[in-house]
Amino acid sequence: MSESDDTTDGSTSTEEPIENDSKPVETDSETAEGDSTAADEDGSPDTTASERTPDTPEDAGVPTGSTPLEVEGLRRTFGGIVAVDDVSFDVEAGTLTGLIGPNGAGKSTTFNLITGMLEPDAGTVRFNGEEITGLQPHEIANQGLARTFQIARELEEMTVLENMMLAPKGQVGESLWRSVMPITRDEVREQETEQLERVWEVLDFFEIDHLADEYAGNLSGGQRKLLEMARALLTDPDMLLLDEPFAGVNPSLEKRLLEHIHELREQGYTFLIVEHDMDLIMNNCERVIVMHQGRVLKDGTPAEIKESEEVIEAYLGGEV
Ligand SMILES: Nc1ncnc2c1ncn2[C@@H]1O[C@H](COP(=O)(O)OP(=O)(O)OP(=O)(O)O)[C@@H](O)[C@H]1O
Repeated sequence: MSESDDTTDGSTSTEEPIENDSKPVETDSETAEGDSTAADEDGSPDTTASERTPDTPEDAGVPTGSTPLEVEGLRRTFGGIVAVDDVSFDVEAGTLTGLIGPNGAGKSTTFNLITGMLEPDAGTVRFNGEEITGLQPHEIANQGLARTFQIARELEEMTVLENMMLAPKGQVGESLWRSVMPITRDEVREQETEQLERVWEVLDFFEIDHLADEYAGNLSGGQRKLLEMARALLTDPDMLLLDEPFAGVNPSLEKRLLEHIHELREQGYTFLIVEHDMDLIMNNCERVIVMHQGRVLKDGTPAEIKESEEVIEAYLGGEV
Protein backbone atom coordinates (compact mmCIF):
# COMPACT_ATOMS: atom_id res chain seq x y z
CA MET A 1 0.00 0.00 0.00
CA SER A 2 1.10 3.51 -0.49
CA GLU A 3 2.34 5.95 2.07
CA SER A 4 -0.97 7.69 2.20
CA ASP A 5 -2.60 4.85 4.03
CA ASP A 6 -1.37 6.59 7.12
CA THR A 7 -4.15 8.35 8.87
CA THR A 8 -4.07 12.03 9.65
CA ASP A 9 -6.61 11.89 12.40
CA GLY A 10 -5.49 13.91 15.30
CA SER A 11 -3.70 16.53 13.24
CA THR A 12 -5.71 19.40 14.47
CA SER A 13 -3.63 22.46 13.94
CA THR A 14 -6.06 24.33 11.72
CA GLU A 15 -9.07 25.86 13.30
CA GLU A 16 -11.95 26.10 10.93
CA PRO A 17 -15.09 28.15 11.27
CA ILE A 18 -18.16 26.06 11.87
CA GLU A 19 -20.51 26.14 8.96
CA ASN A 20 -24.16 26.09 9.73
CA ASP A 21 -25.48 25.89 6.20
CA SER A 22 -24.93 22.17 6.11
CA LYS A 23 -26.61 20.06 3.51
CA PRO A 24 -29.53 18.45 5.31
CA VAL A 25 -29.06 14.80 6.02
CA GLU A 26 -32.40 13.12 5.84
CA THR A 27 -32.58 10.60 8.62
CA ASP A 28 -34.74 7.54 8.49
CA SER A 29 -36.05 6.85 11.93
CA GLU A 30 -37.59 3.59 10.78
CA THR A 31 -34.16 2.10 10.33
CA ALA A 32 -32.60 3.59 13.44
CA GLU A 33 -31.42 1.22 16.09
CA GLY A 34 -31.94 1.53 19.77
CA ASP A 35 -29.51 -1.21 20.73
CA SER A 36 -26.48 0.16 22.46
CA THR A 37 -24.36 -2.96 22.18
CA ALA A 38 -21.21 -1.93 20.35
CA ALA A 39 -20.69 -5.27 18.67
CA ASP A 40 -24.28 -5.54 17.44
CA GLU A 41 -24.37 -5.10 13.70
CA ASP A 42 -27.99 -6.09 13.16
CA GLY A 43 -30.68 -3.73 12.11
CA SER A 44 -29.85 -3.39 8.44
CA PRO A 45 -32.74 -2.39 6.23
CA ASP A 46 -34.62 -5.12 4.41
CA THR A 47 -33.55 -3.87 1.02
CA THR A 48 -30.68 -5.90 -0.31
CA ALA A 49 -28.54 -2.98 -1.41
CA SER A 50 -25.77 -5.18 -2.76
CA GLU A 51 -28.26 -6.61 -5.26
CA ARG A 52 -30.20 -3.54 -6.17
CA THR A 53 -30.05 -2.09 -9.62
CA PRO A 54 -28.64 1.39 -9.35
CA ASP A 55 -31.09 4.21 -9.94
CA THR A 56 -30.01 6.58 -12.61
CA PRO A 57 -29.16 10.10 -11.49
CA GLU A 58 -32.19 11.23 -13.48
CA ASP A 59 -34.38 8.91 -11.42
CA ALA A 60 -32.96 10.49 -8.30
CA GLY A 61 -33.75 13.96 -9.59
CA VAL A 62 -30.08 14.90 -9.56
CA PRO A 63 -28.98 17.28 -12.30
CA THR A 64 -26.72 15.39 -14.64
CA GLY A 65 -24.06 16.45 -17.05
CA SER A 66 -21.79 18.35 -14.71
CA THR A 67 -18.51 16.73 -13.79
CA PRO A 68 -17.33 17.98 -10.41
CA LEU A 69 -14.15 15.90 -10.55
CA GLU A 70 -11.90 16.06 -13.58
CA VAL A 71 -8.60 14.19 -13.58
CA GLU A 72 -6.28 14.85 -16.50
CA GLY A 73 -2.98 13.14 -17.33
CA LEU A 74 -2.04 12.25 -13.75
CA ARG A 75 1.36 10.66 -13.34
CA ARG A 76 3.26 9.64 -10.24
CA THR A 77 6.42 7.62 -9.87
CA PHE A 78 8.15 6.16 -6.83
CA GLY A 79 11.80 5.73 -7.75
CA GLY A 80 11.69 3.57 -10.83
CA ILE A 81 8.07 2.50 -10.32
CA VAL A 82 5.44 4.26 -12.39
CA ALA A 83 2.48 3.93 -10.03
CA VAL A 84 0.12 6.16 -12.02
CA ASP A 85 0.68 6.77 -15.69
CA ASP A 86 -1.31 9.34 -17.68
CA VAL A 87 -4.57 8.71 -15.85
CA SER A 88 -7.56 10.75 -17.01
CA PHE A 89 -11.22 10.45 -16.09
CA ASP A 90 -14.05 12.51 -14.75
CA VAL A 91 -16.87 11.83 -12.35
CA GLU A 92 -20.41 12.97 -13.07
CA ALA A 93 -22.41 14.78 -10.40
CA GLY A 94 -24.75 12.71 -8.27
CA THR A 95 -23.33 9.36 -9.29
CA LEU A 96 -21.60 6.42 -7.71
CA THR A 97 -18.41 5.75 -9.63
CA GLY A 98 -16.24 2.77 -8.78
CA LEU A 99 -12.47 2.64 -9.23
CA ILE A 100 -11.28 -0.94 -9.34
CA GLY A 101 -8.21 -2.88 -10.37
CA PRO A 102 -5.90 -5.63 -9.16
CA ASN A 103 -3.27 -5.16 -6.45
CA GLY A 104 -0.73 -2.55 -7.46
CA ALA A 105 -2.91 -1.14 -10.25
CA GLY A 106 -2.50 2.40 -8.90
CA LYS A 107 -5.89 2.95 -7.29
CA SER A 108 -4.64 4.15 -3.91
CA THR A 109 -2.01 6.37 -5.50
CA THR A 110 -4.67 7.93 -7.73
CA PHE A 111 -6.93 8.42 -4.72
CA ASN A 112 -4.09 10.08 -2.82
CA LEU A 113 -3.17 12.31 -5.73
CA ILE A 114 -6.78 13.52 -5.95
CA THR A 115 -7.10 14.15 -2.21
CA GLY A 116 -3.78 15.95 -1.84
CA MET A 117 -2.02 13.24 0.16
CA LEU A 118 0.50 12.93 -2.68
CA GLU A 119 1.72 15.41 -5.29
CA PRO A 120 1.64 14.34 -8.91
CA ASP A 121 4.71 14.46 -11.14
CA ALA A 122 2.40 15.60 -13.94
CA GLY A 123 -1.27 16.17 -14.59
CA THR A 124 -4.08 18.14 -13.05
CA VAL A 125 -7.05 17.58 -10.78
CA ARG A 126 -9.99 19.95 -11.01
CA PHE A 127 -12.90 20.05 -8.63
CA ASN A 128 -16.04 22.07 -9.34
CA GLY A 129 -14.12 23.80 -12.12
CA GLU A 130 -11.20 24.86 -9.91
CA GLU A 131 -7.76 23.36 -10.11
CA ILE A 132 -6.89 21.67 -6.82
CA THR A 133 -3.65 19.99 -7.90
CA GLY A 134 -1.04 20.26 -5.17
CA LEU A 135 -3.37 21.71 -2.54
CA GLN A 136 -3.14 20.41 1.01
CA PRO A 137 -5.71 17.75 2.01
CA HIS A 138 -7.54 20.13 4.35
CA GLU A 139 -7.73 22.78 1.61
CA ILE A 140 -9.24 20.20 -0.73
CA ALA A 141 -11.69 19.13 1.99
CA ASN A 142 -12.66 22.76 2.45
CA GLN A 143 -13.56 22.93 -1.22
CA GLY A 144 -16.12 20.18 -0.73
CA LEU A 145 -14.14 17.10 -1.72
CA ALA A 146 -14.03 14.89 1.35
CA ARG A 147 -12.36 11.58 2.00
CA THR A 148 -12.64 9.11 4.82
CA PHE A 149 -9.81 8.53 7.27
CA GLN A 150 -9.20 5.43 9.28
CA ILE A 151 -9.68 5.95 13.00
CA ALA A 152 -6.14 6.53 14.29
CA ARG A 153 -4.93 4.38 17.15
CA GLU A 154 -4.90 7.24 19.63
CA LEU A 155 -8.51 8.04 18.80
CA GLU A 156 -9.61 4.53 19.70
CA GLU A 157 -9.47 5.59 23.33
CA MET A 158 -11.94 8.36 22.68
CA THR A 159 -15.66 7.97 22.35
CA VAL A 160 -17.60 8.10 19.13
CA LEU A 161 -18.87 11.56 20.07
CA GLU A 162 -15.36 12.79 20.82
CA ASN A 163 -14.21 11.38 17.49
CA MET A 164 -16.93 13.34 15.75
CA MET A 165 -15.68 16.49 17.45
CA LEU A 166 -12.03 15.80 16.79
CA ALA A 167 -12.23 15.87 13.04
CA PRO A 168 -9.32 15.89 10.62
CA LYS A 169 -7.83 19.15 9.46
CA GLY A 170 -10.30 21.41 7.82
CA GLN A 171 -13.29 19.51 9.09
CA VAL A 172 -16.07 20.93 11.12
CA GLY A 173 -15.69 19.85 14.70
CA GLU A 174 -12.11 20.77 15.28
CA SER A 175 -13.00 23.99 17.01
CA LEU A 176 -15.73 22.12 18.80
CA TRP A 177 -13.13 19.80 20.23
CA ARG A 178 -11.08 22.68 21.54
CA SER A 179 -14.06 23.98 23.37
CA VAL A 180 -15.17 20.59 24.60
CA MET A 181 -11.86 19.55 26.16
CA PRO A 182 -12.19 21.28 29.52
CA ILE A 183 -15.95 21.10 29.92
CA THR A 184 -18.77 18.62 30.02
CA ARG A 185 -20.96 17.55 27.15
CA ASP A 186 -23.95 19.41 28.58
CA GLU A 187 -21.96 22.64 28.68
CA VAL A 188 -20.85 22.11 25.12
CA ARG A 189 -24.48 21.66 24.12
CA GLU A 190 -25.29 25.06 25.57
CA GLN A 191 -22.39 26.75 23.82
CA GLU A 192 -22.42 25.00 20.48
CA THR A 193 -25.99 23.88 20.07
CA GLU A 194 -26.22 24.18 16.33
CA GLN A 195 -22.90 22.48 15.71
CA LEU A 196 -23.75 19.65 18.03
CA GLU A 197 -27.11 19.27 16.38
CA ARG A 198 -25.28 18.64 13.15
CA VAL A 199 -23.05 16.04 14.82
CA TRP A 200 -26.08 14.26 16.26
CA GLU A 201 -27.93 14.54 12.97
CA VAL A 202 -25.09 12.78 11.19
CA LEU A 203 -24.71 10.16 13.94
CA ASP A 204 -28.44 9.56 13.72
CA PHE A 205 -28.34 9.27 9.94
CA PHE A 206 -25.67 6.57 10.17
CA GLU A 207 -27.57 4.90 13.02
CA ILE A 208 -24.65 5.12 15.41
CA ASP A 209 -26.06 7.76 17.74
CA HIS A 210 -26.67 5.06 20.33
CA LEU A 211 -22.91 4.41 20.28
CA ALA A 212 -22.00 8.03 21.06
CA ASP A 213 -20.45 7.19 24.42
CA GLU A 214 -18.79 4.01 23.22
CA TYR A 215 -15.02 4.02 22.79
CA ALA A 216 -14.09 3.94 19.12
CA GLY A 217 -11.72 1.07 19.88
CA ASN A 218 -14.70 -1.07 20.89
CA LEU A 219 -16.51 -0.64 17.59
CA SER A 220 -16.73 -3.44 15.08
CA GLY A 221 -15.07 -3.02 11.70
CA GLY A 222 -18.35 -2.02 10.10
CA GLN A 223 -19.25 0.43 12.83
CA ARG A 224 -15.84 2.06 12.37
CA LYS A 225 -16.58 2.50 8.69
CA LEU A 226 -19.86 4.18 9.56
CA LEU A 227 -18.03 6.49 11.95
CA GLU A 228 -15.39 7.27 9.34
CA MET A 229 -18.08 8.20 6.86
CA ALA A 230 -19.94 10.22 9.48
CA ARG A 231 -16.78 12.20 10.20
CA ALA A 232 -16.26 12.89 6.50
CA LEU A 233 -19.85 14.07 6.16
CA LEU A 234 -19.29 16.73 8.82
CA THR A 235 -17.36 18.78 6.27
CA ASP A 236 -20.61 19.22 4.35
CA PRO A 237 -18.95 17.98 1.18
CA ASP A 238 -20.30 17.84 -2.35
CA MET A 239 -18.37 14.69 -3.08
CA LEU A 240 -16.96 11.83 -1.02
CA LEU A 241 -14.02 9.64 -1.91
CA LEU A 242 -14.15 6.31 -0.16
CA ASP A 243 -11.10 4.06 -0.02
CA GLU A 244 -12.21 0.48 0.45
CA PRO A 245 -15.22 1.35 2.58
CA PHE A 246 -16.31 -2.28 2.79
CA ALA A 247 -13.00 -3.86 3.81
CA GLY A 248 -13.48 -5.97 6.93
CA VAL A 249 -17.21 -5.26 7.06
CA ASN A 250 -19.64 -8.11 7.65
CA PRO A 251 -22.48 -8.66 5.14
CA SER A 252 -25.12 -7.15 7.41
CA LEU A 253 -23.21 -3.91 7.93
CA GLU A 254 -22.16 -3.89 4.28
CA LYS A 255 -25.83 -3.72 3.28
CA ARG A 256 -26.39 -0.90 5.73
CA LEU A 257 -23.36 1.02 4.49
CA LEU A 258 -24.58 0.61 0.93
CA GLU A 259 -28.02 1.85 1.89
CA HIS A 260 -26.51 4.96 3.42
CA ILE A 261 -24.35 5.58 0.37
CA HIS A 262 -27.33 5.19 -1.97
CA GLU A 263 -29.42 7.44 0.23
CA LEU A 264 -26.76 10.14 0.23
CA ARG A 265 -26.34 9.77 -3.51
CA GLU A 266 -30.08 10.28 -3.89
CA GLN A 267 -29.74 13.45 -1.83
CA GLY A 268 -27.24 14.75 -4.38
CA TYR A 269 -23.86 13.65 -3.08
CA THR A 270 -21.32 12.32 -5.55
CA PHE A 271 -19.13 9.31 -4.75
CA LEU A 272 -15.89 7.85 -6.03
CA ILE A 273 -15.29 4.49 -4.40
CA VAL A 274 -12.00 2.59 -4.53
CA GLU A 275 -12.82 -1.03 -3.89
CA HIS A 276 -11.47 -4.53 -4.33
CA ASP A 277 -14.86 -6.22 -4.36
CA MET A 278 -15.78 -6.19 -8.01
CA ASP A 279 -19.31 -7.59 -7.59
CA LEU A 280 -20.14 -4.90 -5.11
CA ILE A 281 -18.98 -2.17 -7.47
CA MET A 282 -20.67 -3.75 -10.48
CA ASN A 283 -23.99 -4.01 -8.63
CA ASN A 284 -24.01 -0.56 -7.14
CA CYS A 285 -22.16 1.90 -9.37
CA GLU A 286 -23.43 3.50 -12.55
CA ARG A 287 -19.92 3.83 -13.81
CA VAL A 288 -16.76 1.80 -13.33
CA ILE A 289 -13.16 2.78 -14.03
CA VAL A 290 -10.76 -0.15 -14.26
CA MET A 291 -7.09 0.51 -13.63
CA HIS A 292 -4.29 -1.84 -14.55
CA GLN A 293 -0.55 -1.27 -14.26
CA GLY A 294 -0.99 2.40 -13.46
CA ARG A 295 -3.27 3.19 -16.39
CA VAL A 296 -6.98 3.36 -17.05
CA LEU A 297 -7.75 0.12 -18.82
CA LYS A 298 -11.47 0.68 -19.28
CA ASP A 299 -14.04 3.27 -18.28
CA GLY A 300 -17.71 2.50 -18.73
CA THR A 301 -20.94 1.13 -17.35
CA PRO A 302 -20.86 -2.15 -15.42
CA ALA A 303 -22.31 -3.87 -18.51
CA GLU A 304 -19.56 -2.44 -20.70
CA ILE A 305 -16.91 -3.50 -18.20
CA LYS A 306 -18.30 -7.04 -18.06
CA GLU A 307 -18.27 -7.28 -21.85
CA SER A 308 -14.83 -5.80 -22.30
CA GLU A 309 -12.44 -8.35 -23.73
CA GLU A 310 -9.44 -6.37 -22.58
CA VAL A 311 -10.73 -6.28 -19.02
CA ILE A 312 -11.56 -9.97 -19.09
CA GLU A 313 -8.27 -10.99 -20.63
CA ALA A 314 -5.84 -8.53 -19.12
CA TYR A 315 -7.28 -8.16 -15.68
CA LEU A 316 -10.04 -10.52 -14.71
CA GLY A 317 -8.69 -13.73 -16.16
CA GLY A 318 -12.03 -14.50 -17.74
CA GLU A 319 -13.94 -14.56 -14.47
CA VAL A 320 -16.32 -11.67 -14.94
N1 LIG B 1 5.04 5.02 -1.23
C1 LIG B 1 5.38 4.17 -2.19
N2 LIG B 1 6.66 3.88 -2.41
C2 LIG B 1 7.02 3.04 -3.39
N3 LIG B 1 6.15 2.43 -4.21
C3 LIG B 1 4.86 2.67 -4.03
C4 LIG B 1 4.38 3.57 -3.01
N4 LIG B 1 3.05 3.62 -3.08
C5 LIG B 1 2.68 2.81 -4.07
N5 LIG B 1 3.77 2.24 -4.63
C6 LIG B 1 3.77 1.32 -5.76
O1 LIG B 1 2.95 1.88 -6.75
C7 LIG B 1 2.18 0.88 -7.41
C8 LIG B 1 0.71 1.22 -7.27
O2 LIG B 1 0.37 1.07 -5.89
P1 LIG B 1 -1.08 1.44 -5.33
O3 LIG B 1 -1.04 1.22 -3.87
O4 LIG B 1 -1.48 2.74 -5.84
O5 LIG B 1 -1.94 0.31 -6.03
P2 LIG B 1 -3.41 -0.19 -5.64
O6 LIG B 1 -4.13 -0.40 -6.91
O7 LIG B 1 -4.01 0.72 -4.65
O8 LIG B 1 -3.06 -1.58 -4.98
P3 LIG B 1 -3.81 -2.30 -3.74
O9 LIG B 1 -5.12 -2.71 -4.28
O10 LIG B 1 -2.91 -3.46 -3.47
O11 LIG B 1 -3.88 -1.32 -2.64
C9 LIG B 1 2.57 -0.43 -6.75
O12 LIG B 1 3.59 -1.04 -7.54
C10 LIG B 1 3.13 -0.02 -5.43
O13 LIG B 1 4.08 -0.93 -4.96
